[in-house]
Amino acid sequence: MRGQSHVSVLDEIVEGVRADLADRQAAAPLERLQKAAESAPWPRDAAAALRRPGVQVIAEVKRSSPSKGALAAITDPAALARDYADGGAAVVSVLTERRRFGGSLDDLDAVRASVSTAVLRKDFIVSSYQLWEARVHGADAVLLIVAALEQQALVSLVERAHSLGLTPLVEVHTEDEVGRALAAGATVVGINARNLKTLEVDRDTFARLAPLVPADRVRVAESGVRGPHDLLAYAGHGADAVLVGESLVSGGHPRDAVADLVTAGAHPALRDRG
Ligand SMILES: O=C(O)c1ccccc1NCC(=O)[C@H](O)[C@H](O)COP(=O)(O)O
Repeated sequence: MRGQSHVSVLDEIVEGVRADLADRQAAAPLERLQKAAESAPWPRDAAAALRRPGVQVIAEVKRSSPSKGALAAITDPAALARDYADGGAAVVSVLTERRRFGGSLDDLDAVRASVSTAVLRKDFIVSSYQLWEARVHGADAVLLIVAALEQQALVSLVERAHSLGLTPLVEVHTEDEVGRALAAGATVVGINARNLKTLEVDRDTFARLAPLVPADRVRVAESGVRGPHDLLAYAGHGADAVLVGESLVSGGHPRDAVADLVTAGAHPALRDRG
C-alpha cells in the first residue's frame, strides 16, 4: 500500500541478529576475539571439500525455521553432526541464529568438537565481528547472504573471510545478486531456491541462475532437497554440491538420509563430469 514500508522476513531476521550482536559485542570486545583467534587452529579448506568429484552434500543442523516453525528437537547437535559425517557429508552446516532458527555458537562449538569434516557457520552475517566469532568457534566456512548486505559490505566481508582462512559461501537468489557475488570475488556461490523475503521455494531458480556462474566457481544448490531425486535434478543443471536441512532433521534417519544423497551424488556419470 502506498506510503507503507514493507518489512520482509529477511529484514526482521537481520534486525534481531543486529540486536543480539550488539549484546555480544558489549560482553566481549573484538580485541578479545582477535587474541583468541591467535591460538585457534587454521580452518580446513571447505572449498576443496566441495570441489571433490561428484555432487557433495552439505548437511545442516536446523531446529526450526521461519517458514516451517519447529522442525526437530535437536538436543545433541554433536551426535547429529557425527551422523552426518558418518553418512559422508563433505561439510556440516550449523545454523547459529537464535531467534528464528534456535541455534547458537554453543551448537557450533559442539559440532566442531565432534567431527573432522569442514563446518559452515550459517547465520546472517552483517559484521566482521561475526567472522572473528566463526573463526574462534572453529568454523571453516561462513555464509554471506547478498540480499542482506550492501555491496561494499559484501566485498569487505568476502575479503576479511579469506584473510581469516574462512571460505565464504556467497548466497544469491536473483540474477542481479549473481553479478554482485561475482563482482565481490565469490569463489563458492550458493543459489538458494528459497526467496528469503517471501519464503517461497522455487527449485527452478538454480537452473535459471547456475549458467551465470562461471564453471571454475563452486555452485551450491540450496534448499528444497527432499531426497536423491532433487539432488540429481540440481546435478543435471550443474550443481557441485547441495545444502540440505529440513529433510535430514525431520526424516528420523539422518545418517542414512545423508548416505542416500552421497550415493546419488557419487554416480559415475557425475564423478566423471569435466
Ligand atoms: O528455512 C527458512 O525458512 C529460512 C527463512 C528465512 C531465511 C533463511 C531460511 N533458511 C535458510 C536456508 O537457506 C536453509 O536452511 C537451507 O538452504 C536448507 O534448506 P532446506 O533443506 O529446505 O531446509
